[in-house]
Amino acid sequence: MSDTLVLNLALEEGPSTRREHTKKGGRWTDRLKSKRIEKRKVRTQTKTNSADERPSKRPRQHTDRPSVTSHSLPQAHPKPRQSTQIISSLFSSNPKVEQKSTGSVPHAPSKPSNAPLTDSSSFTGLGLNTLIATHLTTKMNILKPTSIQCASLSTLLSQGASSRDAFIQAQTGSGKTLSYLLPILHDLLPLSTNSYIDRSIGTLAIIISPTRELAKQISDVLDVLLKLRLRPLDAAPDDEENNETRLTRWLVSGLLTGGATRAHEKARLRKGIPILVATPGRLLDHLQKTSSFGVSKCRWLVLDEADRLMELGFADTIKGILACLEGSRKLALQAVEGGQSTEVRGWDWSVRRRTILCSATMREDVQVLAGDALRNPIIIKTTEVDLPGPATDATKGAAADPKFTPPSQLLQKYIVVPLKLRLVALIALLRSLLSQSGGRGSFKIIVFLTCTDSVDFHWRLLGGTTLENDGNRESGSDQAAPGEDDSIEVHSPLLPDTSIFRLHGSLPPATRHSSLRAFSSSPKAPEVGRAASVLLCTSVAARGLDLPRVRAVVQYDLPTEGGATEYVHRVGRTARAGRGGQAWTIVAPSEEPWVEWVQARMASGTTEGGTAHSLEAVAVEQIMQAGFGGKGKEYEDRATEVQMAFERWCLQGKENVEMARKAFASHLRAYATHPSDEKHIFHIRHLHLGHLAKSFALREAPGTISGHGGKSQGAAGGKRQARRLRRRSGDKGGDDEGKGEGGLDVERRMNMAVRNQGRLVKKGGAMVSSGLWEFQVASGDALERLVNKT
Ligand SMILES: Nc1ncnc2c1ncn2[C@@H]1O[C@H](COP(=O)(O)OP(=O)(O)OP(=O)(O)O)[C@@H](O)[C@H]1O
Repeated sequence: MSDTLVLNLALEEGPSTRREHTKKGGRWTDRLKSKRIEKRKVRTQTKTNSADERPSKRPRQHTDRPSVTSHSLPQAHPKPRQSTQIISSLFSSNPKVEQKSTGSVPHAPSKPSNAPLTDSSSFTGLGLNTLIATHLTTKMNILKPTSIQCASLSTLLSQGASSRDAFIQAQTGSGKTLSYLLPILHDLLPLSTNSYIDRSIGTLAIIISPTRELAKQISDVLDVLLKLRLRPLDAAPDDEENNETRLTRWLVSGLLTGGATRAHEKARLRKGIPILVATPGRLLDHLQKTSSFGVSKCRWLVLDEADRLMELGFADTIKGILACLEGSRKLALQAVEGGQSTEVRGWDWSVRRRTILCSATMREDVQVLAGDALRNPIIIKTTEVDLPGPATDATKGAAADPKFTPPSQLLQKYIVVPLKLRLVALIALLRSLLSQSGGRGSFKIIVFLTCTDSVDFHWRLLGGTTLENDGNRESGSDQAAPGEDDSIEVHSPLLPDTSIFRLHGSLPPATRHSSLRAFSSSPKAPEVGRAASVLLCTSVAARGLDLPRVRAVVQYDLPTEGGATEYVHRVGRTARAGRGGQAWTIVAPSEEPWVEWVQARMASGTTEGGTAHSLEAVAVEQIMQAGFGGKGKEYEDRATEVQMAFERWCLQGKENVEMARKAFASHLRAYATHPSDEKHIFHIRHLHLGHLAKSFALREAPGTISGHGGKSQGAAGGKRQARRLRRRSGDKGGDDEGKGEGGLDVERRMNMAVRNQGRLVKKGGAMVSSGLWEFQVASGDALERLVNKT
């Protein structure tokens, strides 16, 4: 791409010049003819000018300005600046942002709300099997229970006629996984003293998770637990008493997420998997089709992230699973009672299956699920609540309970950033956060974006951008060239010593797995000098993932679905198990009302005025200053230089600009799917599309963006597209919130499409379930096709 292009330099057509030549008087046809001739002349003149050198609309004098060199930004090559320099005007024509606070007064850190207890509670004191308790202490460094573990163990460790189903609700990072795994293990471990017990007993516990990543994580925790010593530490090998009750290693776990072939999974099920972690679709598939899958003796069923399961449309799948489990048990019992069974003798059929449902919220659909799945449930929260009566009544009672809130020790901050500055503000924020680590230990940051195209674009952009101003830079050997999909890590001179990963549902499962693993385990070795890592991702990483040492979560784009609950889940990837953490949100000036909106939804009923979960405002200038350094307003020049570097990358190749356009279009489409009750905050008509384009490193005004790299439509076409998007987002020509039937219908279809496209793939001309079903917004193309059913 030529360096002679000038950015943002829409030629000002000289109206005065034109007027000079306009013919006055005479017939209208003559006047029109003369007007056309004049127009043609102006066009020819313009072409000649741009072939030479296009004049700048607002030429900036760069020669006497400092380049982006200080504050550890790499040295830009000090080439003499030419008049053909790409120019980027970032700091003009932005809406004025009223500064609420300088953010200089930090919140006093609150006592952690999801930390292990510091009182006299202990796992053994709660009655947990001593082998398990010892393993927790000696091998997992888990010394004391958290409050939700305390509440759940005291209820779930008892097994018998009085045992009840349970609904577990607790903050993110409070240790819910162990709060259901420990009672399961405590119940199953002693079974191995029965002579008939081995893996052929079938599956005794099933844990259902909404995503593959979460299923894998639960399975990993289970594997660590199952490595426990089966004899007390002080037991002698020839100890008679212990030999009699020797436990065997029949208790193994298995993962069923569709990651392996069906035949392979069948073979494993035939061998027997006493504790199974599964995703719902694949589980039902095997329940219906794999005859050797024995579940008649299943004693535990856990529905983890139940609200997410509902959001993803698994209500019917779960119903199917419940029916299969019931059916299988009834058949086996009938056979035993009829004396035709080959089932093991001595099995206590009176022990009924216990079902546990974990959910952050008690929405209506979760209440319905609880009504179907739970019998006489007890609601387990930080402080135990026992609601007697039928399931539906009990669970309805919980709906009015305190809200789903982030851990109290989490620092929540937001920055109001004019659209044009979004990209550079993100870089400044990441740089300032990374500088907090001061080179000590590893520092991990998760950045949430709206859609997969945007994640891909920003990942490539960061990996490809250089501050060298020659436009011909070769990609570094460790950099992924656009189109090379197998690399999982890129590095940017803008974020020194930092590995940058990405995660979204459109990546192949193997890439997702290795990206997540690499992000979790990085830095591999301090000597490689990469002390920090950043994960760019969609909401696929919002729920349940327990990634170690995440110090900050940045929401570059706010969630388009799930509202305040999704926000709390996202920020909950940090500040886990009593540790500290920061949550940063970047909002556009038009989105500022979101802050009060989300605060109101997080305000606990027990907290006066609901101020316990307030977000602190930080000025964008402060972030720029912290990220780019320099004296006074020098950060403006540095930010401009960074922006220009991004724009240069975009102009380096056709693929780059196509990727930027695609990301921009997909971002807008995703933005249009905000639900109608958020439309007063998130509405496309509030966005200055030209400024937004700048944050995608695009030099074109949105008028020239044709969606996905198609033909340029010109301004009129662009306006048409923007109008289309506005219509889709429920804007019916300026009526308030697009509540008209048509608007809602389109919106519903868009939301459905967003949900479905994570679950459907085309096979043999028909859309079928892919097993890749977790929520994410995939490419704009796919979305468009689904919405329009083409
Ligand atoms: N008693 C404990 N003491 C110390 N650390 C613990 C304890 N229990 C759990 N943890 C750790 O806390 C972290 C969070 O646990 P877990 O993933 O179960 O939280 P969660 O409540 O399920 O969170 P989310 O709602 O985000 O899914 C894990 O790293 C886990 O090892």
